[in-house]
Amino acid sequence: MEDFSGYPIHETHFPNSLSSLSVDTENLQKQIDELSSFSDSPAPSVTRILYSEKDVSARRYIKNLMAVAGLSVREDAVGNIFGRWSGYEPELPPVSTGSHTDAIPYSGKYDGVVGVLGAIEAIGVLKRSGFKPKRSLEVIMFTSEEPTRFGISCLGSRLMAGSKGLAEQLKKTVDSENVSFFDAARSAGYANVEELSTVSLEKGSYSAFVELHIEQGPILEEAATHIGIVTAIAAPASIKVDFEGNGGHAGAVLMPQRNDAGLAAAELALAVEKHVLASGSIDTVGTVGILELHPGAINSIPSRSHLEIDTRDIDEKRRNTVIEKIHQSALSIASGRKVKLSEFRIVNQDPPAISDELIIKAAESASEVLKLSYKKMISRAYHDSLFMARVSPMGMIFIPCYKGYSHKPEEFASMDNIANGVKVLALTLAKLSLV
Ligand SMILES: NC(=O)N[C@@H](O)C(=O)O
Ligand SMILES: [Mn+2]
Ligand SMILES: [Mn+2]
Repeated sequence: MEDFSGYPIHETHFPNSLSSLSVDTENLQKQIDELSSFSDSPAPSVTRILYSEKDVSARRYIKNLMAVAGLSVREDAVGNIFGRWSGYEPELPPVSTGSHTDAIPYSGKYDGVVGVLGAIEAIGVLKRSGFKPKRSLEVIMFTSEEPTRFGISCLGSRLMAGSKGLAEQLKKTVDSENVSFFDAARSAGYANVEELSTVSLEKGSYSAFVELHIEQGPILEEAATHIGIVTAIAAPASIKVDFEGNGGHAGAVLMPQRNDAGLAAAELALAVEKHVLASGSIDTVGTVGILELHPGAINSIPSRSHLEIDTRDIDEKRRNTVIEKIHQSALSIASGRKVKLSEFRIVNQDPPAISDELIIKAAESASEVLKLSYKKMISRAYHDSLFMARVSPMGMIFIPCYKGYSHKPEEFASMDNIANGVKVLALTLAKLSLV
């Protein structure tokens, strides 16, 4: 391995030993299955919510795997977990890789998990091949990529990227059971959680960040392509909306006298779809994933309604136009139905992220050396990479998943595809560690 240091990054020359990298597929599959057992919903579904008992067990499991892999393990104040393999020039900014292990309700066992367990295995692959990194290699398990518990996505990586507003926001953030973020973190063992400022990274702390992830779409599988090299990550936004009406008896209140907060919510949900479809681009998407009615009784007119809207696009300006149109609709629906728009809050409105050319090239040449087909593509799902891109050159490697399923129990990635992803990640990390 040493003899290839100094090869220019875009050259696809690798000593033969590296083109025959061995992934311990049996052990990796066992780890994926064991980790999926830390779930608050029955198999094959996985539910693992931030700072829940199952999340704490999964965290312990990951820290143990990192230690067994010979990495030096540490955690920050909110529980981002780091496992480092020191390079022979440890003073240089390391190369990092990683993803998340939290899982939305009733989802699958591969989203994020492949990027954490696969990263630890990629380092195992390089160690077994005799490779010695110049820059240290660091595996990161990010806290709460999924927005499930506190409505904030990529909580750990946002804080690492220095999101000031978020630190303030977290001081008054509670979950649906009114448990505060700080209490939840403390209950999971993070006693110093209030030291949020210690979580943020200096720009340049890492020379590169690479995330391995299942595609969560059907493109690679349909194109029978082994590897996806992500060139950009779409810009996500989420909005919380509340309507208040009069409510009343479902039988006794005649239709003309009603101020139905439920119908206002339903009308807005359809307006989201209308505005997204009218954007003129297939790249614009909009989802109403949460719609709640109060009091939630069949024979009572909804007096309050709550919606949460997720809208995304690779074109930030076009997405923001859709958000504005949704806001206008909420206002006109409220006045049309004589209900109160008591909240229209944009929780996050993030810019898209562009992958680093050097990392794209490294992943391309790694795929070529491994004789794996690859294609460049956009990520429509967001990832911790979206925020790591703010403090480090960023890249992502996708692998195919069954029918593109994700965020549901049928989510599946074959071990062959996972092993290919691990090898491409290993070679990419090796190259970047020698730059
Ligand atoms: N990768 C992934 O699933 N991220 C999600 O949180 C999302 O909604 O995109
Ligand atoms: Mn997800
Ligand atoms: Mn994910």
